[in-house]
Amino acid sequence: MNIESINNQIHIVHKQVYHGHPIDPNQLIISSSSSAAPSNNEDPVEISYPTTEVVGHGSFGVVFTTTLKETNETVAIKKVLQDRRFKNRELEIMKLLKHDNIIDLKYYFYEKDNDQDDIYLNLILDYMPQSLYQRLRHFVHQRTTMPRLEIKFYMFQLFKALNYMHNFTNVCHRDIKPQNLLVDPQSWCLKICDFGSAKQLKPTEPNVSYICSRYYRAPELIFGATNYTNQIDIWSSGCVMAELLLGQPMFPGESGIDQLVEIIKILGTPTRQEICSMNSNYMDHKFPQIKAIPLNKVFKKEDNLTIDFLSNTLKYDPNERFLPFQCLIHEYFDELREIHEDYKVKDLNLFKFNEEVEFGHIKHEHQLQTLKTKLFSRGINVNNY
Ligand SMILES: Nc1ncnc2c1ncn2[C@@H]1O[C@H](COP(=O)(O)OP(=O)(O)OP(=O)(O)O)[C@@H](O)[C@H]1O
Repeated sequence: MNIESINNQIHIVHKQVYHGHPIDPNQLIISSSSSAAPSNNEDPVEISYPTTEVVGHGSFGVVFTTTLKETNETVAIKKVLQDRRFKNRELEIMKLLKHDNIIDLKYYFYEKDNDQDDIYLNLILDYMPQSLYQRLRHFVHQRTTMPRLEIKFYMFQLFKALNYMHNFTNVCHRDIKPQNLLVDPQSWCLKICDFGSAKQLKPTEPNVSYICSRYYRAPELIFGATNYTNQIDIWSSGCVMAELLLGQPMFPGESGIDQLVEIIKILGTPTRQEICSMNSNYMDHKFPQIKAIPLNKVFKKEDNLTIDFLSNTLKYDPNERFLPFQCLIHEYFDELREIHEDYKVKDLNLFKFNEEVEFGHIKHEHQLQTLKTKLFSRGINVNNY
C-alpha cells in the first residue's frame, strides 16, 4: 500500500476477517512501517492516518476519529489498555459480529507505549456521527420530542441487531444504553457499539451480576442473579425506548437498590412467581406492596400499540419478555411495513434479512412461516430488497 506522508502515523494492522483466528498480542506489537510481520493467518495491511480528534472518553479508554489515508474511510479508533495476561474479550467478540446494525471492526493493531511498558489495543471501527443519547439531548434542548417514526426506526434496528447477536453468535451485549447506540440523524441508521461488557453466555456457567449501567439494569441483575440470559438486553432496550418517548430515563435510580425502588414504583411489587423467575433466593423476602401504574398513565400521549409493545419488553419475568424476533413482528412496527417503499426504509435495508443467519435458530418450519408472514406483511416484496 502506498504511504503518502511521513507525518502520518503508519501502522501495520490486521484486516478484520469474519470468524477470524485468535491472536497472540505479544506477537503483534507493531507501531511503525518496519518489516515485522505477524505469524498468523490474517492478512496484515498498512494503514496511516493524520492526527486524530477525540470523540469520546469511556471508562476503558479513549475514542478518536480520523480518515484513513489509503482508503479515505472515516473511522473511529478505540484505544484500550491491554492486559498482557488475557485475550481481549471485546476484540474476540467483535471479530464474531457482522451485521448492518452493529459497529463493524475494520482493522485492529497493538501498540507499545514509548515511556512505559504498557500495550494498547487499537480497534478501528465504522464511524457514526452521534450517539442516541446526543440525538435525544438535541430534542430535549429544543423543548420538543423525538419524532415517533424516528424512534420506531431506531428500535427496529436495535431489535434486528439483538436477534442476530443473541441467536447467531449467542453474544449478550450487557450494556445497552443510549450512549452505546450510535446513530446517523440524517439516515436514521442505528448501530450498537461498545462490546467491552459483552459475553457469550452459557446456560451452565454463572456470570457476574454487576454489569450494565444502572438505569438500564434488568431487575434480575439487581436481584444478584448469576444465571441470567440474553433477555437482560431486552429489558435495557425497553428502558431505552421509554427514555426516547419520555425525554428522560424511565427508572432513574440513585443507587443500586434505589434502582429497584424506581422500577417497583411503576411496575408494582413483583409477585412471588416473578421473584422466583429472577432469583429464587429472594422468594421469602418481604417487599412493601406497591400497586402497578398502568403504562398508559405513564405514557399518556402514546398509542395502544406503543404501550403494548413496551410492556412486553419491561416484564419482570425474563421468560415473559419478548424475544427479539417477537419484537420485530409486533404490530408496533407495522407502520414501517406500511412505508416499506420509503427511501429511508429501503436505504437502511430494514426488511432485508439473511434467512440462514437471522432466522436459523427457528427450527420449526411452521413457526418460521408464521414469522415471515408477519415480518413481511403489508405487501412487502422480499425479493425487492
Ligand atoms: N464507532 C464510533 N463512532 C463514533 N463515535 C464512537 C464510536 N465508538 C465510540 N464512540 C464514542 O465514544 C464513546 C465511548 O465509546 P465506548 O462506549 O466504546 O468506550 P468505553 O470506554 O467502553 O465506554 P464506557 O465507559 O461507556 O463503557 C461512545 O459513547 C461514543 O460517543
